[in-house]
Amino acid sequence: MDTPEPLLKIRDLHVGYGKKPILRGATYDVLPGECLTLLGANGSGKSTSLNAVCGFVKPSSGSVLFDGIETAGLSPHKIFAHGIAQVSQARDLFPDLTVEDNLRLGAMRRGGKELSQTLGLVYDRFPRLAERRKQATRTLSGGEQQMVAIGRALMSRPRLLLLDEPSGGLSPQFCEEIARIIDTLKEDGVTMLMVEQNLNLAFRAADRFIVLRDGEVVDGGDVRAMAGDHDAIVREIYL
Ligand SMILES: Nc1ncnc2c1ncn2[C@@H]1O[C@H](COP(=O)(O)OP(=O)(O)OP(=O)(O)O)[C@@H](O)[C@H]1O
Repeated sequence: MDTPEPLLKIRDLHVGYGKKPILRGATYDVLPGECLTLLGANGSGKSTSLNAVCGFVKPSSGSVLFDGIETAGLSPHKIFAHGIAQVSQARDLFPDLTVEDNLRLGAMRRGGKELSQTLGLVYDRFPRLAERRKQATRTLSGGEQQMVAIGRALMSRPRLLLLDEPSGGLSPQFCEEIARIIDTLKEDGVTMLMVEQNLNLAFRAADRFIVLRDGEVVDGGDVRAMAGDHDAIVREIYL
């Protein structure tokens, strides 16, 4: 089977903070409809990679080609308008607003019928949020707040969803729920680039993985091809 044209092409990407280089020539693709997970030890540049894709940090050189458009160096709002949304580790929700108000804030300038339809789709995906739509977001559990953060990103109907540690601090049971959510998003045709330290979740939810070490891609492959044997990758990441 022919490999489809990548939705995202990262080429020789360099990013640093001050004089400190973090990404040093990272090159990889994200294929349409897949979930690609970035693996690597703490500080290897995983979150920096997501932040470079969504424009929170500016690459010093290299290319970020999204559906044929060069986005490296564009401002975050322009990149968002091209269809890239990030769910950050901090979630960045408004705690005193209701669930529904937080979701509506993700809808860009869309209004009226289109907004109601998208809200309906998000509630279909997250019935627990529909039940709690009028509740202040701060009163939700951590897992439910993570659903709001993902739901809010989906309100912009992104073509690429960036997920930074979706399991962050949540129970194993919720990790399974996140994995199911990622499955349904794939069915909906959402392409995902994810950072995830919980390897059970990463290998359960992702189609492919790459391993970053010191800002370079040192390995990668198809999750199914490993047939559950992840030991070599775990050694590669942590030793
Ligand atoms: N805004 C910043 N200013 C200066 N240094 C930063 C900044 N953000 C990240 N760094 C540094 O860049 C390096 C890579 O950070 P990054 O968050 O990309 O790593 P990571 O692989 O996601 O790590 P972790 O798994 O611990 O979240 C770290 O050494 C971090 O301290």
